[in-house]
Amino acid sequence: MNKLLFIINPISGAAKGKTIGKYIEEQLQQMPYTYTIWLTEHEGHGVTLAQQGVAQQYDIIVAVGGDGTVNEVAQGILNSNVPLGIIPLGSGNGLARHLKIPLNAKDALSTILSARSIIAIDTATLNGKPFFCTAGVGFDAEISYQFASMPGRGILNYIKATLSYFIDATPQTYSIESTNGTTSLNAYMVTIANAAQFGNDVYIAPQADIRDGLLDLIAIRTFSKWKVISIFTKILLRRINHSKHVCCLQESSFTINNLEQQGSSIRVHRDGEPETTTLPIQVEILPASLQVVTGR
Ligand SMILES: Nc1ncnc2c1ncn2[C@@H]1O[C@H](COP(=O)(O)OP(=O)(O)OP(=O)(O)O)[C@@H](O)[C@H]1O
Repeated sequence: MNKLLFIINPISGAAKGKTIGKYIEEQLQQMPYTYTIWLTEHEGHGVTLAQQGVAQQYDIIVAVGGDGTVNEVAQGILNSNVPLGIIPLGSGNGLARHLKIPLNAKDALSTILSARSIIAIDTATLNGKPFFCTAGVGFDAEISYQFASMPGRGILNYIKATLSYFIDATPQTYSIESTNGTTSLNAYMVTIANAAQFGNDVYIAPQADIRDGLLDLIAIRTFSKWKVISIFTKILLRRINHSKHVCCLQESSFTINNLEQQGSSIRVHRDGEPETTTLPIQVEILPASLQVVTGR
């Protein structure tokens, strides 16, 4: 495990990505590792850089950035058997938090260098495109759109985007199909979780296990808006799965339709990054398809 590739997103973590390369170099100079640092130059670049890293037979490929960067680098190494390392720099860091990877760069780097715990985790796809932490339609997808259109990044912008969109949020009717039958419901959002949280310890699927070969679907049904504080408190206390306003399902795949927008395109997010896709939304688990260096 001595040939390391670091793929850094220089704009991640409110531009912490601009200085982290120098720090990694300082730490590794005196150590017996061969390392390379590549910077992403645009959206999607992390995927191609990681694929090049696999072809060049690096022992560990490290994503240095937020969940968007982790998503791209993980896509590039999916099914390759090259382990993914994570140095979390984002504002949410959902996958790193789920895998107990230290949130500070020094300890995250030590975890990677020791490579004591490398595990195979499940990954998932939404209409064929990979995600690793969460994906969703409805409220969480709209927040990812609002956030992406704001100048700058960071947790404060997430809070602003959430508060400003909450006023206008309306529930939609969805049908959710799985091998267990079809459920129809009126919901503010339908989230599909591979890991338990969105990031920032916001636990949308506290029961989700990233190694169980199953996806957890959480639909937040219609509720009076004055109950929002109680719903949000349950999310923070990791008890949202016990709310009567929530429908929780566990399956290896789901087909989700928005019955108010059938046949058209719809906004979704994958790991917090917004995109449009076509209905129906097909989500599937890919069991044990990514090796990751964890902090456990
Ligand atoms: N050089 C670059 N210039 C502009 N965008 C980039 C560049 N490199 C990568 N990106 C894009 O930046 C986006 C955000 O990255 P990422 O999620 O890692 O950081 P973050 O926004 O700080 O973290 P979080 O999502 O936790 O807030 C990703 O969609 C990625 O494709």
